[in-house]
Amino acid sequence: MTRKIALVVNPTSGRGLGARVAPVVRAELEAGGLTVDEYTTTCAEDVGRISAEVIASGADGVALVGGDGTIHLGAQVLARSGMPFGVIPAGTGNDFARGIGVPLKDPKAAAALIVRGQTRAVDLATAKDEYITTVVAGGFDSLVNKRANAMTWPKGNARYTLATFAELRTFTPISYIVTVDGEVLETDAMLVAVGTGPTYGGGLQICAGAGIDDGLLDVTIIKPVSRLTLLQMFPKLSKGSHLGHPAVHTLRGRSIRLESPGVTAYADGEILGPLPVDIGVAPGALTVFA
Ligand SMILES: Nc1ncnc2c1ncn2[C@@H]1O[C@H](COP(=O)(O)OP(=O)(O)OP(=O)(O)O)[C@@H](O)[C@H]1O
Repeated sequence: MTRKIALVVNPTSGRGLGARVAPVVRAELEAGGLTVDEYTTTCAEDVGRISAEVIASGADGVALVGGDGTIHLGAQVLARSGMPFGVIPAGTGNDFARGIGVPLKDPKAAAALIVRGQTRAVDLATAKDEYITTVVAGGFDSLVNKRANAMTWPKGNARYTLATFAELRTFTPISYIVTVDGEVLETDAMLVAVGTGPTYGGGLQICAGAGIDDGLLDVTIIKPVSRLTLLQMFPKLSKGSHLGHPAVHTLRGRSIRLESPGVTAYADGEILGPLPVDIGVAPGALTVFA
């Protein structure tokens, strides 16, 4: 029987990349023998609303064209639905796609994974009544995220680099209480990040080694370091080699509480809310084509 796939496109992702790749993806899905119902979102709310309609329609899967923000919106509805879901990366960060191994710059190859039809279940984090598909940032990194989101130039990952330099000028370490599975740690730090997947910010492996289906949350704490040291760590984040640095501490657990007055957490590149935040894990909550 022909498989029916809903193609849900955020045309604004990646400053119009979503709209540009959609026809390529549709053609690839149809060439692979799938029947395609295409939907174009006109606002953030559409992503969840359309995903819910697709689940109710009995489609065999969903392909979401967008960046991490779009995936985040879709995941709120697709989580625990059992509906297989494919990602066509079209954002600037694409960290969820990166984490599940979807080709980032080749929409045809990403669509081919949906045609192949092989699925796997991956973990999601939960916090403040939301599902999170990548990493919760709470510290220097959330300030960088906030600044990068407000920038209209440059395009792509260079925004994060510029925002990092700008925030470094004034940043001072933050006092945290980090509780991992009931064990309390009081520490000053530059940042505390908690992820089900390894990367944020377009490939920075802040939680390098995080298993996306191990049922655990990875916690990375960067203890107070000089601005120069933090800058030197930055390129290492792309490879994950910062983990060997003495100021970098990692922990794993199922339940993490982050406390620090005045800090706003970001998740999947968008604002999550002020700390404190309790982060849990929903093992295997999302079924993805990968
Ligand atoms: N037509 C639309 N459909 C869906 N979301 C839209 C639309 N227009 C604007 N948005 C906004 O786009 C955000 C999602 O964008 P997305 O994350 O997919 O792309 P990006 O920001 O370019 O990439 P990344 O998050 O990877 O940096 C949503 O949070 C929503 O607020």
